[in-house]
Amino acid sequence: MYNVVFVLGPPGSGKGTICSKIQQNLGYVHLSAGDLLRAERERAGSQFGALIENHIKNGSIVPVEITCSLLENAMIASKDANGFLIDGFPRNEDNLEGWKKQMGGKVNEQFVLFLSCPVDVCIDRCLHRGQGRTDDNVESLKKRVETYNQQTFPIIELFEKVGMVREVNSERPVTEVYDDVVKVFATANQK
Ligand SMILES: Nc1ncnc2c1ncn2[C@@H]1O[C@H](COP(=O)(O)OP(=O)(O)OP(=O)(O)O)[C@@H](O)[C@H]1O
Ligand SMILES: Nc1ccn([C@H]2C[C@H](O)[C@@H](COP(=O)(O)O)O2)c(=O)n1
Ligand SMILES: [Mg+2]
Repeated sequence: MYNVVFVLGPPGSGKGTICSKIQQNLGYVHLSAGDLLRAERERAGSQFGALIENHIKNGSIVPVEITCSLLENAMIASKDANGFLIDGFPRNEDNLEGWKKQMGGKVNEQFVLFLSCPVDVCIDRCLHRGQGRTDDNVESLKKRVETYNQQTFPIIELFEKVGMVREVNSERPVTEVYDDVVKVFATANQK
């Protein structure tokens, strides 16, 4: 049984940044769905490269069969980990249904870490990120934010209805955000 924490929030809210610090200090393995998809896009011989790039540039969501298989393979590769941070997933209903179908009975979903941050702050962060991403531009960001508002936030609301969401305001310095995230994990792992 894999222990799983979903990490969700708008593009640029700091999911990757915070997950990296959690991985360093709290023994969870960070799996970024976006990073896994970008790696698959670049993989020699991948049949999904062009499809993934099209979705990334358009800020739309790749079919869950691709993303969920990448996630499960990564979890199998780190099967002795204490837990996994599933960063940027589930991002829509297709993701959620596909996860339930593929991972049902295999995972213990501890909670959803929701990093909340105003969209204008998030967009500015992405435009200054400097990682050479093909989707860190105004056109792609507009589409990514629309996807987040219309498809991903409703998923966060579904989790909220069953008491699984732990919201942390990420419009603060990283150290302050992380201090609160540590408290969330401490409380969750006391149970
Ligand atoms: N609390 C913060 N204060 C200021 N800058 C931050 C903060 N958290 C992250 N950043 C910076 O904002 C940018 C986006 O952060 P990060 O890549 O972690 O976001 P993300 O939620 O993973 O975005 P995406 O969904 O696009 O992958 C990075 O340049 C990062 O260094
Ligand atoms: N569950 C997911 C996660 C990501 N993607 C695609 C579409 C996103 O805009 C892009 C980048 O993700 P990020 O690194 O910003 O978390 O990757 C997806 O299709 N499905
Ligand atoms: Mg990220």
